[in-house]
Amino acid sequence: MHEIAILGTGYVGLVTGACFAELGNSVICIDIDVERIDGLRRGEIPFYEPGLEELVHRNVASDRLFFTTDYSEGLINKDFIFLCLPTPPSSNGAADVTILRAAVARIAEVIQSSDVLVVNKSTAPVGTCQSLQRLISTVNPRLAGVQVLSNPEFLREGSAISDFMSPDRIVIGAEDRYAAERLRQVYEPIDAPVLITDTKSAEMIKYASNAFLATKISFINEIADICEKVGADVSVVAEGMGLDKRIGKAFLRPGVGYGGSCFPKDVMALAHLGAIHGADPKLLKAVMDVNTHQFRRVLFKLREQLGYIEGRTIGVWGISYKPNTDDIRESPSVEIMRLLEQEGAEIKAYDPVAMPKASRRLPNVRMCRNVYEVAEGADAVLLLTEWTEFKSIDLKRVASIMRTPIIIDGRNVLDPLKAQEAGLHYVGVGRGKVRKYREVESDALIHPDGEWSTLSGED
Ligand SMILES: NC(=O)c1ccc[n+]([C@@H]2O[C@H](COP(=O)([O-])OP(=O)(O)OC[C@H]3O[C@@H](n4cnc5c(N)ncnc54)[C@H](O)[C@@H]3O)[C@@H](O)[C@H]2O)c1
Ligand SMILES: O=c1ccn([C@@H]2O[C@H](COP(=O)(O)OP(=O)(O)O[C@H]3O[C@H](CO)[C@@H](O)[C@H](O)[C@H]3O)[C@@H](O)[C@H]2O)c(=O)[nH]1
Repeated sequence: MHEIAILGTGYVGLVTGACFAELGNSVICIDIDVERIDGLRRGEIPFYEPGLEELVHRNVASDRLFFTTDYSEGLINKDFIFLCLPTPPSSNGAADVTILRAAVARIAEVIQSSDVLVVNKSTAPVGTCQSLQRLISTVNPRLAGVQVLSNPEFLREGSAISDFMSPDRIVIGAEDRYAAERLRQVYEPIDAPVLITDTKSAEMIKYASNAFLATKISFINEIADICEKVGADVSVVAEGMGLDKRIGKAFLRPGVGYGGSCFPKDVMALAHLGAIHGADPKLLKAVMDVNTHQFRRVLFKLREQLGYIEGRTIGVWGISYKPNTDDIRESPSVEIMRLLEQEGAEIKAYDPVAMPKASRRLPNVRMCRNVYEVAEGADAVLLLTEWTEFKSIDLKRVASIMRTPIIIDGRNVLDPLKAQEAGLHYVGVGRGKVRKYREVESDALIHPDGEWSTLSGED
């Protein structure tokens, strides 16, 4: 059992705290947001993350998980202090480490012993751990021996608990082998490969991993664009590529672009980091350009269908940047709604969990109770987040209540054939125009799940 303090009770901090408590440690989570901590003490979870509420309640009830706003109370006699703090983008694209530095300076004022390990889980520029270590000894020279380690977090929102408990790998960056070993012991109950390296390499692993995943997404989005132009079906193309083990099928889902609080800011921060050190990160710039273009592509498609957007009623299904979260930070759906507003569209939207957050950010968008209320009287509906419940929408009902039955499926969730049969004019991503479907005799063209490939038919 370890004594652990966690700074920050956001997606990373609260999940990390609850999971470490579940593994048998005594954990105190510290946040400067008084309302958030008061809420957590009452058992209220500040954001939607499947399974987190039960996990927090169980560990609070077992006296393993505590919450405070008081650094002095929270940091006393701890073995580990995990930093799970925001590193937002600055105006020039760099990751802003002001919050991290302020928190670490405060730690240096409060802690008494050099035995504690400070572990950074926030995504921060290469060199941050070393710089934080220098900061501690500047603020309090008696603490010159305190080690700051890098332990990047790879969890995804929506599956954060299982990602934390069963990660693909655990990365520990340390300048001191003994410190690295001590941190490894905290992760002992978790069955995953552990990579121990220096702090700079660990920090780089996090950026390089996110940038690579973002690159895969922009790559398949560009391929989808070309597929549309030449009449190929990107879903089948991605499947065919993914069967090659060297490529892998993950992160080859085309869509309306990547979003969230990580990929956009981390790719930008890595590009900035490279540029200030004299590198020329052309590929990263292209990855960002392709992504921004994805938002505009939705409007091109809409304009192609409707002629013009001004004064049209546009429905939106899905607001969060991905399913199973209420996070709308850098959500493509929000960006697309902003572009639609600029063009003078009337927007109606529905999301299973993100509407309370979204209505504050998008006061002119009419939030609806369900997908059908969105579709009623709409000139077109855009599907922008692949929530599971959208797969079972009654498409006939949708077609019957829309003013013009146009669906732009930005995530390829719907079956184009069924949509067409229901009377909808369907436009997907990289699926070409759905005109007619060819019956295919060859087994080779049947999907592994037994469904026919949705081939773009020839005229
Ligand atoms: N969200 C993810 O899925 C994810 C995954 C891996 C890594 N990361 C990285 O982890 C870091 C945290 O991300 P997040 O999404 O959890 O952030 P978040 O915005 O959800 O939460 C941050 C929390 O820190 C608190 N905070 C701010 N200043 C503080 C201070 N001085 N002391 C104590 N608490 C303070 C805020 O009130 C907030 O509750 C970022 O660097 C992010 O890039 C995020
Ligand atoms: O094939 C794909 C996969 C994802 N996305 C989009 O990419 C974004 C990010 O998705 P995902 O990676 O599932 O969610 P995050 O919670 O943002 O997680 C990423 O960012 C975290 C923060 O750094 C890391 O910890 C995770 O490993 C990394 O996957 C979302 O908008 C998705 O819609 C696609 O468009 N196509």
